[in-house]
Amino acid sequence: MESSAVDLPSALLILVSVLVALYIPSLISYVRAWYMLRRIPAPPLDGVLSGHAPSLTTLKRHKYEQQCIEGLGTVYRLRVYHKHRVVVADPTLLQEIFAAERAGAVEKPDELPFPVGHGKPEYNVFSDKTSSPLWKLVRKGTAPAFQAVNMRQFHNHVVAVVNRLVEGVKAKGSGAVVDFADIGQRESFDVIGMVGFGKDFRASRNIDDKTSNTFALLTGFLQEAVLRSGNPMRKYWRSKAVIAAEKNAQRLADLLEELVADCQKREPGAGDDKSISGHLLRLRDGAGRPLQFRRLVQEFFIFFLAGSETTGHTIAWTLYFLAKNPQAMAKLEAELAEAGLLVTPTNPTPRAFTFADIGKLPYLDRVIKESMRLQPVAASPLTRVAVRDLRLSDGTVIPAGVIIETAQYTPMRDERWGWHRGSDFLPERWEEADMEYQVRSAPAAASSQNGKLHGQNSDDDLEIDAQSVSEHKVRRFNPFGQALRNCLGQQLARMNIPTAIAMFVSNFKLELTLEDANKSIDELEILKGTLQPDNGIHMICTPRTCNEE
Ligand code: HEM
Repeated sequence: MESSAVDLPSALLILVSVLVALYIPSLISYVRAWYMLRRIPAPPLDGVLSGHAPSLTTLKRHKYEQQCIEGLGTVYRLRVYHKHRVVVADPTLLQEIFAAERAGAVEKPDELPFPVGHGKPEYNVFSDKTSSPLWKLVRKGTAPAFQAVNMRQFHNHVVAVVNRLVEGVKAKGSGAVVDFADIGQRESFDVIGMVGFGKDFRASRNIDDKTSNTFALLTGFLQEAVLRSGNPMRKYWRSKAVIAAEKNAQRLADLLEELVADCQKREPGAGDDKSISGHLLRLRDGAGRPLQFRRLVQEFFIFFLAGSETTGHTIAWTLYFLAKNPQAMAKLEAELAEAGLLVTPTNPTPRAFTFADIGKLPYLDRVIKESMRLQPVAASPLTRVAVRDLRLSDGTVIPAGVIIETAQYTPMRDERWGWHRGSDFLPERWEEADMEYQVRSAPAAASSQNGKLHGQNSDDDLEIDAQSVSEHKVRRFNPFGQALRNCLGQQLARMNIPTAIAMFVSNFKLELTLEDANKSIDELEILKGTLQPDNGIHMICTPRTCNEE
């Protein structure tokens, strides 16, 4: 009798055929993308299999980006294992990509490099697709939390947090060495605690207390996330660092779940709750359903993370630049004194900093802009994916499915985009109108007909109207991102940062310790998701008392 069992070689053949059939579409798109991208320059491969993953799995990725741009130009390609990426740094081309995002031709990538939380990964307003109804719902529904009227209301709280920190630093005594990276984190942590969730995290109450340092959990999370975005295979490594990061992410998830449950226990989403969580809890979709718990945890997480890390490090970098540049510090002191805000012998108890002061201190504004240009905390490229083939005005075609890395760091400092002495801290450059823009005298494309680009087009290509984007001013200063997915919380940052800087400078003379003053900024910084001080920014703090000359 004939056996019905399939023999081993046939079983293997079937298995291989199934696998090939399953992977054929990916294989075809890989080969197609490789063919279409072959003329775009690429840095030397680190490994045949890994491609450029090792170079991207570092905490100095912005420097690799800078080197690649210097050596290869403003568009180059990378390969991470079997996936192609195109890095774009030219502001005109970046603007085109973000215009394409509006047209639905560019999206957020599918993958979440390092999801936080228990169970199945879930998106949030930062990671979700622009085409997702939930992204629209959350973006629209939380935007009112950042309106000026709300910011004005929360400003007193910011002042109270900074006052507590000022008192904490003063209590250490004149000439104490204080780490302003830590102070910045405490400040932004307590601000997002209240503005975000109506909760006092108490980080500004005792500046020596390290136990309530929940922000260390966020930093730990970010470090792993940035390494995984460079090398997604890290999730399969069982190294000590990876295991520790995963444990850290679990603790963060526990804390977030508690926070959501806490906020839900309060009268959920009552109309007078102006916090971000109040807005999130009030959200209802078209069918009247609230956000599910899992999604809420992710939304709390992103507002918690985006709302603290970024602002805290910007405060630290700005104070660093001021301490490093005595002339700029003196000009700011004069401006604050003129406004009646600086502690001086003739004004030992100056008036409190108010919400209205924010728009009335032009030099302070220039200092902050210059600090955000040089040390943009969001220095990692913003990643997108081409939904369909995308043709840029310089002739570059980015095939569908390819990851686009839109550079953030280099475009805000490189001289090729008109930044005179781009690596120097020069707040005065912002006196010039339209410094945010690069003025292009001619279209970037070699030639264009009726505003459309020449060249071959498949039906799926998205043509960019070169004249509409390149003959005008092009934004080259985008620390808060641009277009549809720009920073949702920037009004909070724009209110918080000047308040904190003005109040710290009004109360203290700040001098970098010799050790930190002697380090170059390259030695001080690290890109752990945000561009931050690696081992703190240490300053000798002398309270400005009425006895000073
Ligand atoms: C110095 C402070 C800050 C900087 C430099 C900054 C920077 C950015 C950048 C560059 C993006 C765009 C990301 C992309 O296009 O992929 C972004 C998005 C976002 N930011 Fe901020 N941010 C800051 C503060 C804040 C604050 C205080 C909050 C909230 C409390 C916040 C919440 C968000 C959210 C929710 C998004 C996602 C928006 C979306 O995709 O629709 N950020 N931020």
